Formats: sequence, structure tokens, C-alpha cells
Amino acid sequence: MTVQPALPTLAFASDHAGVELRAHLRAQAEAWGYATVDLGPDAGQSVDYPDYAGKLAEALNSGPATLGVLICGSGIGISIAANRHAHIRAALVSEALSARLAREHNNANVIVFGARLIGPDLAADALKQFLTTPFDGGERHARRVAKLG
Ligand SMILES: O=C(CO)[C@H](O)[C@H](O)[C@H](O)COP(=O)(O)O
Repeated sequence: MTVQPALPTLAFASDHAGVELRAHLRAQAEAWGYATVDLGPDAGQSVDYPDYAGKLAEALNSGPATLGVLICGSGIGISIAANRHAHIRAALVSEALSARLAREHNNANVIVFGARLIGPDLAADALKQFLTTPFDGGERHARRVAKLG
């Protein structure tokens, strides 16, 4: 019998612009077998993306989630905010190849989407790549990631 490694728990957060895409991607991830933690916000309120990037950074610090998904309108503000936390390597992506490379080369632990710039199917494809690609672990990549701090 082959024992499959446990899937990581995923944390999801967004600002108001990302509420719908967050729900879609979270449902997809659960359908793929991942446990998820939802950090909000609820629909119908305007919020500030640094607050939700901070919630996700805190969640990855305290567990059980080890990978995160962040979404704002463009993905830019929330990725800037997330990357101000030393243990976060957040990659803003708009297609699946970048999502794969973010794991393979950068060992990114957070994937970021711009809900106003990417469709739900493309975002789900990119998320699937992100979740199923391990860090390459090669010496040059490990060295560079270590220099990120
Ligand atoms: O931070 C952003 C842009 O870099 C995000 O796209 C935000 O979601 C956006 O600024 C929110 O804008 P809104 O007019 O308050 O909906």
C-alpha cells in the first residue's frame, strides 16, 4: 500500500474585490481534498488589503495552514502587503506557468490573484499548479531563497 503525504492546509483571505473569487477557489481546493481556513472578509463591506494580508501572514505563522491564497482587485496591493512579512513569499500570478515557477524556483508560500484581471477558470488552473508543484530544492534556488530573508 502506498501512503500518500497529507495535503497542506490552505488559508484564504482577500479584500472586498476578491470575495467572489476567494469563494470559488476555496470551493475548488476543498473539492481537490484540501482543508481550508477562511479569513474573510464577508461580502458587502469595503476593507483594507493590508489588514487581510496581515491576517493571512499571522495564520501561516500559527498554523495549521502552511500555504496561502490572497486576492484583491489587481493583486498588487495585497502582494506588496504580504511580502512585508518576513516569512511570506507571495507570488502574484496571472497564469499557470508562473504559478508552477513560483513554487519550483521561489518556494513561494502564498499565491496572489487580481480578481478584476483574471477569470475563475484560469485562476483555478494556476492554483492547481501551485498546489501540486514542489520546491525544486536545487542548490542555486535554495541559496537565492535563503537570501530573501
Ligand atoms: O490594492 C489594490 C490595487 O493595487 C487592489 O486592487 C484593491 O482591491 C483596490 O485598490 C480596491 O479598490 P476599491 O476602489 O476600493 O474597490
